[in-house]
Amino acid sequence: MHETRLATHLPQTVEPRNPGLALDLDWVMRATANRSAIERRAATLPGRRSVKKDHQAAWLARAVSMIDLTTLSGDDTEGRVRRLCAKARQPVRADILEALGLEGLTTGAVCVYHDMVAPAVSFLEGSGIPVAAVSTGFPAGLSPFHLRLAEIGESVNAGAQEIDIVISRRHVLSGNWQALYDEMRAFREACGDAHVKAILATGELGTLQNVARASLVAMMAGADFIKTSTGKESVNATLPVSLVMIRAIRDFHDATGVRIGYKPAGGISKAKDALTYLALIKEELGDDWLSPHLFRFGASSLLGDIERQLEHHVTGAYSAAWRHASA
Ligand SMILES: O=C[C@H](O)COP(=O)(O)O
Repeated sequence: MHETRLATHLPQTVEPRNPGLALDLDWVMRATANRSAIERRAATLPGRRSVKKDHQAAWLARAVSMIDLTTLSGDDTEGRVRRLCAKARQPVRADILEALGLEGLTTGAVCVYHDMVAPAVSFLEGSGIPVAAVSTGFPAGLSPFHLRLAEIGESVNAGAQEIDIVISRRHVLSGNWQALYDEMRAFREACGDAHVKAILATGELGTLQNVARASLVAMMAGADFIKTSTGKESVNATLPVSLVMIRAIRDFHDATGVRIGYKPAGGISKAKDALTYLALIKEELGDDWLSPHLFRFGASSLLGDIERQLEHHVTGAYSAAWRHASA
């Protein structure tokens, strides 16, 4: 077993927007995915990489900086969003951060539904933390198309700097890549200067080959990030799906020189799972992607477990999970 080292330098450049390119159907149809090979490789990932204890805190802190701290509930209130934003500003107890020399650490973004965008923007004022809005009839993406476009515009006007759109799964399931491309292109345009993350809802796409093809089409149409899931499907982020999407990102970069971000989302709640994802990114895409500009976790409860692990690192003891509630 060998150790996976984390580069200490955190790249600070903001990633340029993905301008997209014309739909290349030959390239899309060439994309395949060998399920058994992918599942074999994914099965070797957890636990294979050892992050040395001394380096673990640095990796976990990096993970915190890449969390889109999320609340997406029907009973969200301004009070809950205020607490979430306070947590995004100071994700880990001050004494723990001080002991680790990590003062100033924040999460990557706060992610909410449209109605909570304006409150989140005001609670985060001066922090530099962007607000991400889920959009386009999230999570099913089945509202009228003109309303999905209008929803993007409303969230951008309310101050969202990042828009997480959901694609129409039926375009993938029926192999209508042109329709998927046109939809994504229109969403991208409606976002204006806001960065756009394309949620593929991979748990509803049927095959890994569909995941590979949908990833490529979304990137060709100008997605700045591709994201696995809404968190509301019955299967959300998984390692096999991540491998397929990450390799599509690598292929896209090899062919175009454009770096697309990756956001696994849904069901990632343990620090050790976060470390597995980071090791996977480092191996498949390299250190450049270990930055909030190119990698995010979509997660509502991951931060609490990471904070517990960091506290253990500093004090040698675990406190109760309830002391680290994320929101
Ligand atoms: O995009 C983020 C997800 O909705 C969060 O999912 P989670 O609550 O399972 O962490």
